[in-house]
Amino acid sequence: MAEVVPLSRGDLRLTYRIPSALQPLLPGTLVIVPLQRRREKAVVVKLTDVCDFPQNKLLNISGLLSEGSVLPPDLLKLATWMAGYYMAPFRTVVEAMVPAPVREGKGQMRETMIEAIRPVEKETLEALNKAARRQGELLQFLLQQTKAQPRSLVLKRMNMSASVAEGLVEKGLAKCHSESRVRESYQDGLDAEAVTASGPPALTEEQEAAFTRLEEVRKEGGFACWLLHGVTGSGKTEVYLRLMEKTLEEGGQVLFLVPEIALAPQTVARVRSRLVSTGANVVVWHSNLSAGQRADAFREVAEGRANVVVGARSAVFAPFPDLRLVLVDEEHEPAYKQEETPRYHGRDVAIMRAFDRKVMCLLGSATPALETLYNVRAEKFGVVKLTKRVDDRQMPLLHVVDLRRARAAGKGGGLFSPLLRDKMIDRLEKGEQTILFLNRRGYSTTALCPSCGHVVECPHCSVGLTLHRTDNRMRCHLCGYEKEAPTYCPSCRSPDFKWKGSGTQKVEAAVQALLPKARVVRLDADSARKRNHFRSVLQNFRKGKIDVLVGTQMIAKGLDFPNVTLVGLIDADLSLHQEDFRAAERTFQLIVQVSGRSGRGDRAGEVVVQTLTPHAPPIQFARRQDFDGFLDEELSLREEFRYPPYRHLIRQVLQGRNEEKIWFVAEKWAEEAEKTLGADVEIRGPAPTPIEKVADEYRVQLWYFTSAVSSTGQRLARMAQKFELPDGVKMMFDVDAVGLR
Ligand SMILES: Nc1ncnc2c1ncn2[C@@H]1O[C@H](COP(=O)(O)OP(=O)(O)OP(=O)(O)O)[C@@H](O)[C@H]1O
Ligand SMILES: [Zn+2]
Repeated sequence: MAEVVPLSRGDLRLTYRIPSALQPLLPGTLVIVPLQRRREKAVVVKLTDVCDFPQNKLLNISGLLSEGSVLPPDLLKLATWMAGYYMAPFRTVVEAMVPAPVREGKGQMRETMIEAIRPVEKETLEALNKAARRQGELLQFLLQQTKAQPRSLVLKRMNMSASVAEGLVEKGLAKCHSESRVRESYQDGLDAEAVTASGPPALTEEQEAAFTRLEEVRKEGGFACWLLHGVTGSGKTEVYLRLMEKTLEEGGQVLFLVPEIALAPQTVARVRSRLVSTGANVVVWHSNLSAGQRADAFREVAEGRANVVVGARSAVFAPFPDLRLVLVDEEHEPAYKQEETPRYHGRDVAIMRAFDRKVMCLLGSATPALETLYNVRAEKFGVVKLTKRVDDRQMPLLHVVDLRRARAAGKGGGLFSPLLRDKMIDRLEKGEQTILFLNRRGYSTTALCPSCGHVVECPHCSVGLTLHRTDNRMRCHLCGYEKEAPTYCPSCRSPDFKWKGSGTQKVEAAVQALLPKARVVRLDADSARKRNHFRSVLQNFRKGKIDVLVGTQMIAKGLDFPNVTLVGLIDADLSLHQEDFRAAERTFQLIVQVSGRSGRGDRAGEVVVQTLTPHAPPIQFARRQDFDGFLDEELSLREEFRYPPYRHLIRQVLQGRNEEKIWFVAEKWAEEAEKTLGADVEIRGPAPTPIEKVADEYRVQLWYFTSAVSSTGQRLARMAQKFELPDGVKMMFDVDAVGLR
């Protein structure tokens, strides 16, 4: 008998008999089962001999969807764990793990190959040339080839129709067969020359020590989670590469996770070209893969032909038969958290996978997450540090500019403080490059009427609209609503109407005004909409065709440009004043990461951080590069309030169009939760989410703080199953929530 989970029914587990024609059936196989007079797709989760249902009444599995197992036992186990831990329907987890074409049992792309049947007598060829000239030409071509060629390609190149090939086959002079073809999943030569030409550098003393220690751990075998805590530009990638090479030498497979493939072209290119040159087969798993490419990549890995997978969080589900090393770069990045069901954390699932496969997991960052540092202090994770940049390069010098003073002094009241302005002028004169960072796109961000106090808000969301000067429209960054920008107040018609607050477009304009000769380029979600824009800008920046790069968090991390000697953080307060208990941590990480782009070449770098709150701890600790100081202070604050990492946070959001109804349901739920959950769970709320309304839906949240996250999650899930949710109300849970808007 087999226990199956129907894909459409989430949490239902049912037992069926396996007809002899379908034996042997492996767990992880996709099957079709009869269910309430319908045929449903399901996944076999377990083979079993016991069943509390009378065996003779059991129904048979009706057929196979996949030719064998598509979910190896370890992924099946992981899926079950994820569905429970992240309170997600099993179906959504299976969908996240297995690409649709594989799930739907679609075959691989196949191609017809053609070759000549040898030997061919000279006379035959001559006779053919006379009787059917085209067929003769084709045969001659095929005889020149050493192996079978794709038929369509050959015919196209020779400008022939399919009948010519058919004729040859009929005469018994050529034969065709079909072959599965792998779609190339990653083709771009981004700086490949620059990367390969240099070859592997000799490790610095610190890198060598870190590598030796980590390699010992890896060699020892068994699960171990380690943190590589290395300052920006300390050469963490080189340490990963050595560990990967060792693992590959032993014939094992490697998983290398990055937060976002598109934002890490340099790292991906470096890893890929280095490993490919040693003969490894590297699959790059990114969000732009077509369904077919994704399915091919899946099979390449499953069948052991690919030995390295580089990818964003969903690559954590690659079906490795022989995974022996897991690497998570920039492990602190919020992008590892999936913000839709199943709301899993890529880093944490990666650790689970390593644990299950009894192999090493290495997390790397210059600014590790507090959760990770907490685990290091609790000695659950090991740690190695890189405290210096390679080649004795200096860490950049960081200036904190008090914008209140700069403004009070009447100079540079605009976007740039006098200090930043002078340094920008200086860099342009010296031919060095500058990066300016502001995590807000658009031109201006708030429109306020000085006469009547009217603020222009999105009619569908509780946020202000942002002015985009490129097309003179105002837009909502949450729901996409847009409208032509008014020149007078829409409420009182006063012409004094003013836009305030700045976005990257304004910064770009201000640089252009200050440095008319400079070549300025802006990189943000608006400009990057054009395909390949991001990569080509980075290439031009590397080649020195751009003097000043202005951008959002897209340019905050990972970039390695030796000629950048100045980084300006236009407004450090943006991240500091978010309604999020991680605001200080994010600000600290941001300042350190952005600063880390400066001075990576032979010349020392500088950083100018502009803020209205220069004494805020994350700013001061970042200025002094005092990681431990920041950690001590932030951890003690978190401990005081029992926030993560001291307890887990489960966030629940109820949303819908009817505000009153949402609140009513939330209150009712809260009452029940008080009764159902034990005293060891602290409930907060119901309360409005920081952004109360998005796309016409009101949102109310409840927070649950718990030390026993799995059992609390289970109790909440059971409650949710019984709870009668009225029409028009949606409910979601987010375990270990990261995004809190
Ligand atoms: N041993 C070495 N000798 C010379 N150059 C090196 C060495 N190791 C790394 N590098 C170079 O130093 C630069 C920084 O390395 P890398 O990008 O790995 O740093 P990182 O620690 O990942 O920094 P970040 O956290 O800022 O991304 C790269 O250009 C890399 O090629
Ligand atoms: Zn909106």
